[in-house]
Amino acid sequence: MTLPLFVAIDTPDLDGAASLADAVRSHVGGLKLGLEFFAANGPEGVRRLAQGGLPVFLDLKLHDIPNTVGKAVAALAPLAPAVLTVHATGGRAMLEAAKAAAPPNCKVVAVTVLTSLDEADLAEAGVASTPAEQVARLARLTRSAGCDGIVCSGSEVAAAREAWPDGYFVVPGLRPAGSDVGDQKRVLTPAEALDRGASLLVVGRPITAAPDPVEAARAIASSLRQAPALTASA
Ligand SMILES: O=C(O)c1cc(=O)[nH]c(=O)n1[C@@H]1O[C@H](COP(=O)(O)O)[C@@H](O)[C@H]1O
Repeated sequence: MTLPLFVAIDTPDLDGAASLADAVRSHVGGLKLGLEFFAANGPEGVRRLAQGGLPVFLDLKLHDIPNTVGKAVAALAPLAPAVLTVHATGGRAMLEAAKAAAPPNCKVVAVTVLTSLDEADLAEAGVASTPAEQVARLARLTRSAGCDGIVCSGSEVAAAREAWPDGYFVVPGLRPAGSDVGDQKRVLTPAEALDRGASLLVVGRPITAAPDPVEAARAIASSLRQAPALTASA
Protein backbone atom coordinates (compact mmCIF):
# COMPACT_ATOMS: atom_id res chain seq x y z
CA MET A 1 0.00 0.00 0.00
CA THR A 2 1.39 3.44 -0.95
CA LEU A 3 1.08 5.75 2.01
CA PRO A 4 -0.41 9.18 1.33
CA LEU A 5 2.52 10.72 3.20
CA PHE A 6 5.03 13.00 1.49
CA VAL A 7 8.12 14.24 3.30
CA ALA A 8 8.88 17.95 2.78
CA ILE A 9 12.57 18.14 2.05
CA ASP A 10 13.19 21.79 2.85
CA THR A 11 16.93 22.28 2.57
CA PRO A 12 19.34 23.90 0.11
CA ASP A 13 21.75 20.95 0.56
CA LEU A 14 21.38 18.64 -2.47
CA ASP A 15 23.46 15.75 -1.15
CA GLY A 16 21.75 15.97 2.25
CA ALA A 17 18.33 15.98 0.56
CA ALA A 18 19.23 12.95 -1.57
CA SER A 19 20.49 10.92 1.38
CA LEU A 20 17.48 11.86 3.54
CA ALA A 21 15.10 10.88 0.73
CA ASP A 22 16.89 7.57 0.37
CA ALA A 23 16.87 6.90 4.12
CA VAL A 24 13.11 7.44 4.61
CA ARG A 25 11.92 6.04 1.28
CA SER A 26 10.30 2.91 2.66
CA HIS A 27 8.14 4.95 5.07
CA VAL A 28 6.84 7.65 2.70
CA GLY A 29 4.88 7.74 -0.54
CA GLY A 30 6.75 10.65 -2.09
CA LEU A 31 8.92 13.74 -1.77
CA LYS A 32 7.79 17.34 -1.58
CA LEU A 33 10.36 19.79 -2.94
CA GLY A 34 9.65 23.44 -2.27
CA LEU A 35 11.04 26.93 -2.62
CA GLU A 36 14.12 26.45 -0.45
CA PHE A 37 15.27 23.37 -2.35
CA PHE A 38 14.35 24.76 -5.78
CA ALA A 39 15.98 28.15 -5.18
CA ALA A 40 19.26 26.40 -4.38
CA ASN A 41 19.17 23.47 -6.80
CA GLY A 42 16.71 24.27 -9.60
CA PRO A 43 15.34 21.74 -12.10
CA GLU A 44 18.60 19.73 -12.03
CA GLY A 45 18.15 19.20 -8.30
CA VAL A 46 14.59 17.99 -8.86
CA ARG A 47 15.80 15.54 -11.52
CA ARG A 48 18.45 14.20 -9.17
CA LEU A 49 15.95 13.50 -6.38
CA ALA A 50 13.43 12.05 -8.83
CA GLN A 51 16.03 9.43 -9.79
CA GLY A 52 15.23 7.66 -6.51
CA GLY A 53 11.89 6.67 -8.06
CA LEU A 54 9.50 8.30 -5.56
CA PRO A 55 6.83 10.66 -6.95
CA VAL A 56 7.78 14.33 -6.66
CA PHE A 57 5.43 17.06 -5.45
CA LEU A 58 6.78 20.37 -6.72
CA ASP A 59 5.61 23.01 -4.26
CA LEU A 60 6.51 26.34 -5.83
CA LYS A 61 3.23 28.07 -4.89
CA LEU A 62 3.05 29.98 -8.15
CA HIS A 63 1.20 33.28 -7.91
CA ASP A 64 1.43 35.78 -10.79
CA ILE A 65 -0.53 36.95 -13.82
CA PRO A 66 -2.13 34.12 -15.87
CA ASN A 67 0.35 34.35 -18.77
CA THR A 68 3.36 34.11 -16.48
CA VAL A 69 1.98 31.25 -14.41
CA GLY A 70 0.88 29.30 -17.48
CA LYS A 71 4.33 29.61 -19.03
CA ALA A 72 6.07 28.73 -15.77
CA VAL A 73 3.94 25.57 -15.46
CA ALA A 74 4.78 24.69 -19.07
CA ALA A 75 8.49 25.15 -18.29
CA LEU A 76 8.16 22.84 -15.26
CA ALA A 77 6.19 20.15 -17.15
CA PRO A 78 9.30 18.19 -18.30
CA LEU A 79 10.05 17.52 -14.62
CA ALA A 80 6.83 15.44 -14.56
CA PRO A 81 5.72 16.45 -11.07
CA ALA A 82 2.92 14.36 -9.56
CA VAL A 83 1.55 17.46 -7.81
CA LEU A 84 2.15 21.18 -8.39
CA THR A 85 1.00 24.13 -6.25
CA VAL A 86 -0.31 27.57 -7.16
CA HIS A 87 -1.98 30.19 -4.93
CA ALA A 88 -5.79 30.23 -5.18
CA THR A 89 -5.81 34.00 -4.60
CA GLY A 90 -4.15 34.37 -8.01
CA GLY A 91 -7.71 34.20 -9.34
CA ARG A 92 -9.75 32.19 -11.79
CA ALA A 93 -7.84 33.01 -14.99
CA MET A 94 -4.52 32.18 -13.34
CA LEU A 95 -5.85 28.86 -12.01
CA GLU A 96 -7.23 27.97 -15.45
CA ALA A 97 -3.91 28.85 -17.09
CA ALA A 98 -2.00 26.66 -14.62
CA LYS A 99 -4.28 23.67 -15.17
CA ALA A 100 -4.21 24.09 -18.96
CA ALA A 101 -0.40 24.09 -19.03
CA ALA A 102 0.13 21.16 -16.62
CA PRO A 103 0.79 17.61 -17.86
CA PRO A 104 -2.40 15.50 -17.81
CA ASN A 105 -1.32 13.30 -14.90
CA CYS A 106 -0.13 16.19 -12.72
CA LYS A 107 -2.49 17.33 -9.98
CA VAL A 108 -2.70 21.12 -9.82
CA VAL A 109 -3.66 22.12 -6.29
CA ALA A 110 -4.28 25.63 -5.03
CA VAL A 111 -3.05 26.89 -1.68
CA THR A 112 -5.98 28.50 0.14
CA VAL A 113 -4.98 29.89 3.56
CA LEU A 114 -1.42 29.05 4.59
CA THR A 115 -1.30 26.89 7.70
CA SER A 116 0.98 29.50 9.29
CA LEU A 117 -1.90 32.03 9.36
CA ASP A 118 -4.79 32.51 11.78
CA GLU A 119 -7.82 34.78 11.75
CA ALA A 120 -5.85 37.77 13.05
CA ASP A 121 -3.27 37.38 10.26
CA LEU A 122 -6.07 37.29 7.69
CA ALA A 123 -7.64 40.44 9.16
CA GLU A 124 -4.27 42.21 8.99
CA ALA A 125 -4.06 41.31 5.29
CA GLY A 126 -7.56 42.68 4.67
CA VAL A 127 -9.47 39.39 4.66
CA ALA A 128 -12.48 39.74 6.98
CA SER A 129 -13.22 36.00 7.25
CA THR A 130 -12.24 33.09 9.42
CA PRO A 131 -9.71 30.67 7.90
CA ALA A 132 -12.56 28.14 7.48
CA GLU A 133 -14.71 30.63 5.53
CA GLN A 134 -11.81 31.72 3.34
CA VAL A 135 -10.76 28.11 2.63
CA ALA A 136 -14.36 27.25 1.61
CA ARG A 137 -14.54 30.30 -0.68
CA LEU A 138 -11.22 29.54 -2.37
CA ALA A 139 -12.06 25.84 -2.67
CA ARG A 140 -15.22 26.76 -4.65
CA LEU A 141 -13.17 29.04 -6.91
CA THR A 142 -10.47 26.41 -7.42
CA ARG A 143 -12.99 23.71 -8.24
CA SER A 144 -14.88 25.87 -10.72
CA ALA A 145 -11.59 26.83 -12.40
CA GLY A 146 -10.98 23.14 -13.14
CA CYS A 147 -8.04 22.46 -10.81
CA ASP A 148 -7.71 19.18 -8.96
CA GLY A 149 -7.86 20.29 -5.35
CA ILE A 150 -6.59 22.57 -2.63
CA VAL A 151 -4.02 22.84 0.12
CA CYS A 152 -5.63 23.56 3.51
CA SER A 153 -5.09 22.70 7.15
CA GLY A 154 -6.49 19.62 8.85
CA SER A 155 -9.07 21.84 10.54
CA GLU A 156 -10.77 22.62 7.23
CA VAL A 157 -10.37 19.37 5.34
CA ALA A 158 -13.57 17.65 6.52
CA ALA A 159 -15.74 20.55 5.31
CA ALA A 160 -13.78 20.70 2.06
CA ARG A 161 -14.28 16.97 1.50
CA GLU A 162 -18.02 17.26 2.13
CA ALA A 163 -18.39 20.13 -0.32
CA TRP A 164 -16.09 18.60 -2.95
CA PRO A 165 -16.28 14.78 -2.58
CA ASP A 166 -13.77 13.94 -5.34
CA GLY A 167 -11.40 16.83 -4.61
CA TYR A 168 -7.72 16.23 -3.93
CA PHE A 169 -6.83 17.68 -0.55
CA VAL A 170 -3.24 18.29 0.48
CA VAL A 171 -2.79 18.89 4.20
CA PRO A 172 0.42 20.29 5.71
CA GLY A 173 0.80 21.83 9.18
CA LEU A 174 0.93 18.34 10.72
CA ARG A 175 2.52 17.50 14.03
CA PRO A 176 2.58 14.22 15.97
CA ALA A 177 1.10 14.87 19.43
CA GLY A 178 3.49 16.80 21.65
CA SER A 179 5.93 17.89 18.95
CA ASP A 180 7.13 21.44 18.32
CA VAL A 181 4.65 23.49 16.29
CA GLY A 182 7.24 26.04 15.08
CA ASP A 183 5.76 28.65 12.72
CA GLN A 184 2.57 26.66 12.04
CA LYS A 185 -0.71 27.91 13.57
CA ARG A 186 -3.45 25.57 12.29
CA VAL A 187 -2.10 22.18 13.30
CA LEU A 188 -3.42 18.62 13.55
CA THR A 189 -1.82 15.18 13.86
CA PRO A 190 -1.22 13.26 10.60
CA ALA A 191 -3.70 10.49 11.55
CA GLU A 192 -6.44 13.04 12.43
CA ALA A 193 -5.99 14.82 9.11
CA LEU A 194 -6.21 11.53 7.23
CA ASP A 195 -9.38 10.58 9.09
CA ARG A 196 -10.94 13.93 8.27
CA GLY A 197 -10.50 13.37 4.55
CA ALA A 198 -6.98 14.45 3.51
CA SER A 199 -5.76 12.94 0.23
CA LEU A 200 -2.10 13.71 0.83
CA LEU A 201 -0.27 14.51 4.07
CA VAL A 202 2.82 16.73 4.03
CA VAL A 203 5.26 16.40 6.92
CA GLY A 204 8.57 18.23 7.07
CA ARG A 205 10.43 19.09 10.27
CA PRO A 206 8.83 16.39 12.47
CA ILE A 207 10.80 14.01 10.22
CA THR A 208 13.69 16.05 8.81
CA ALA A 209 14.64 17.80 12.09
CA ALA A 210 14.12 14.72 14.28
CA PRO A 211 17.18 13.23 15.99
CA ASP A 212 16.40 10.04 14.03
CA PRO A 213 14.49 10.94 10.83
CA VAL A 214 14.01 7.31 9.80
CA GLU A 215 12.43 6.40 13.14
CA ALA A 216 10.26 9.56 13.02
CA ALA A 217 9.03 8.68 9.52
CA ARG A 218 8.41 5.08 10.56
CA ALA A 219 6.38 6.17 13.60
CA ILE A 220 4.22 8.56 11.55
CA ALA A 221 3.68 5.93 8.85
CA SER A 222 2.67 3.43 11.50
CA SER A 223 0.19 5.91 13.07
CA LEU A 224 -1.44 6.19 9.62
CA ARG A 225 -1.65 2.45 9.09
CA GLN A 226 -3.70 2.31 12.29
CA ALA A 227 -5.94 5.25 11.33
CA PRO A 228 -9.54 4.25 10.50
CA ALA A 229 -9.30 5.98 7.11
CA LEU A 230 -6.58 3.56 6.00
CA THR A 231 -7.68 0.41 7.80
CA ALA A 232 -11.15 0.83 6.24
CA SER A 233 -9.74 1.01 2.70
CA ALA A 234 -6.93 -1.55 3.19
O1 LIG B 1 1.90 24.10 0.06
C1 LIG B 1 2.41 23.59 1.07
O2 LIG B 1 2.94 22.49 1.01
C2 LIG B 1 2.24 24.28 2.35
C3 LIG B 1 1.10 25.06 2.49
C4 LIG B 1 0.73 25.54 3.74
O3 LIG B 1 -0.31 26.18 3.91
N1 LIG B 1 1.55 25.29 4.78
C5 LIG B 1 2.72 24.59 4.67
O4 LIG B 1 3.40 24.37 5.68
N2 LIG B 1 3.11 24.12 3.43
C6 LIG B 1 4.40 23.44 3.27
O5 LIG B 1 4.39 22.25 4.04
C7 LIG B 1 5.66 22.04 4.66
C8 LIG B 1 5.44 21.99 6.15
O6 LIG B 1 6.67 21.77 6.78
P1 LIG B 1 6.75 21.43 8.33
O7 LIG B 1 6.06 22.52 9.09
O8 LIG B 1 8.24 21.41 8.57
O9 LIG B 1 6.08 20.09 8.51
C9 LIG B 1 6.56 23.17 4.20
O10 LIG B 1 7.34 22.69 3.12
C10 LIG B 1 5.62 24.25 3.73
O11 LIG B 1 6.16 24.99 2.65
